[in-house]
Amino acid sequence: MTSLLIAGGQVLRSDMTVSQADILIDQDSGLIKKIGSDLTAENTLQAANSLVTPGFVNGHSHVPMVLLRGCADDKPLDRWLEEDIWPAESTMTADDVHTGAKLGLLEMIKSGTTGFADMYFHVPEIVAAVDQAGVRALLGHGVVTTGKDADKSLADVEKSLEFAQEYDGAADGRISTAFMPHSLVTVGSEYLEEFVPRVREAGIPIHYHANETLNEVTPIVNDHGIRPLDYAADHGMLEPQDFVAHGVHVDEHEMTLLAEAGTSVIHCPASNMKLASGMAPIQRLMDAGVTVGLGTDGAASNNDLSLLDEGRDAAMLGKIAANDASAVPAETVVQMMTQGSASALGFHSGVIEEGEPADLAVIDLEKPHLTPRNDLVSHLAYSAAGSDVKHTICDGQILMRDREVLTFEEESIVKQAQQTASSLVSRVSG
Ligand SMILES: N[C@@H](CCSC[C@H]1O[C@@H](n2cnc3c(=O)[nH]cnc32)[C@H](O)[C@@H]1O)C(=O)O
Ligand SMILES: [Zn+2]
Repeated sequence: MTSLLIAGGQVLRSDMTVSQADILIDQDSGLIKKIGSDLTAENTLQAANSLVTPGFVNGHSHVPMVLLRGCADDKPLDRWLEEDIWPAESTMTADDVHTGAKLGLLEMIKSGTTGFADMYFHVPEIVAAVDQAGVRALLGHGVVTTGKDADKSLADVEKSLEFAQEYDGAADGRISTAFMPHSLVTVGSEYLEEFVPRVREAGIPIHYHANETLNEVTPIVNDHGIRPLDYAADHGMLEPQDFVAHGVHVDEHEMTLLAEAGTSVIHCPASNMKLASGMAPIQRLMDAGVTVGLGTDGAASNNDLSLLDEGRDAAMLGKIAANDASAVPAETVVQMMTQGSASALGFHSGVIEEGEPADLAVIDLEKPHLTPRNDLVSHLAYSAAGSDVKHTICDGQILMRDREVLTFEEESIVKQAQQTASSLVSRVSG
């Protein structure tokens, strides 16, 4: 057995207690073998004066959109997509997506993220980048049929199902897949009626944007006389393995529907605030028994991919939304960014326990803004930043050591991404 020791850190366990321990990892299986004291291994990572947490899981993103960071700010969702984002994406090549994915993965590894879900296009390019990066991912091809003719629409939906079937289990099992209709209003119901039964037969999960803005709730209520999540349930899209992004404008009935169906919600507070989409009732969703995870959404509506930033946003927005300072407390935030997202995505990560996957982030506590060390769960939710992450480990492998990413050439990726993004922006504006 090749073994790795994470030595002398303060370890955050699944019950949210923190105590000093060594973690012994079997690198062949990628699993945590033992948590204890005075353990030894072939390889060691020092974690003294550090907090060892489960690696963060970004439950909803469009990672290659890092190329569009800062290009389309200060607009609401529909105008942002139609005037800026979709025109830019229509000129994006497979190579552009590959470069964007590498930049986004670099940013995620550097902020302690070890797993994520992504909806985009040219997805085999994202598969290749994930394979090299060493993280875990649930990937899918995003389908849009509005504004497309029948042939193009059908091809887009087929592509999403085919991708999910072909790539499940890729990158030595680190990649899983889902069927990903973009939203309940951007994919025609005839396509859902035809494809969802095929997706179900193949045992594939479904992921989509739901109830993000009032502009996508109202048309469904007007056209079909039912709430969006009733419409989703009628189309067979509300199963325990399914997860929806946002869930901002959900009523009491839809919260019960989600809880009874076992469908998870990925909360994206920064995107919801930046696009002024609204405040998701996160505390009420959790009180109703819904599993809630945390996601950044794309970097053009955030504008970064750090889950530590997102956790702080979730706590702040959750309190304002509930008009209650005790809503969405620190422990809940940390659970959302680890176990919550992991469980929504069907990952077996998100906790530090023997026999569980060794997906970890080690956070350097020797910082003025993390002093004094009164409550490390509070620090994770409210004070720590992505740049405090010292080491990142996924599947038992070291992805970043002392802030140096080992699976990617940081300098060349940043340079290439800058060139790719400049050319993309000049193609769109020129
Ligand atoms: N195949 C589709 C692309 C869908 S990928 C998923 C899409 O979601 C878009 N997106 C990013 N953030 C959000 C959001 O918050 N709400 C809705 N869509 C988003 C993103 O720009 C991307 O176009 C097509 O032909 O256009
Ligand atoms: Zn999104």
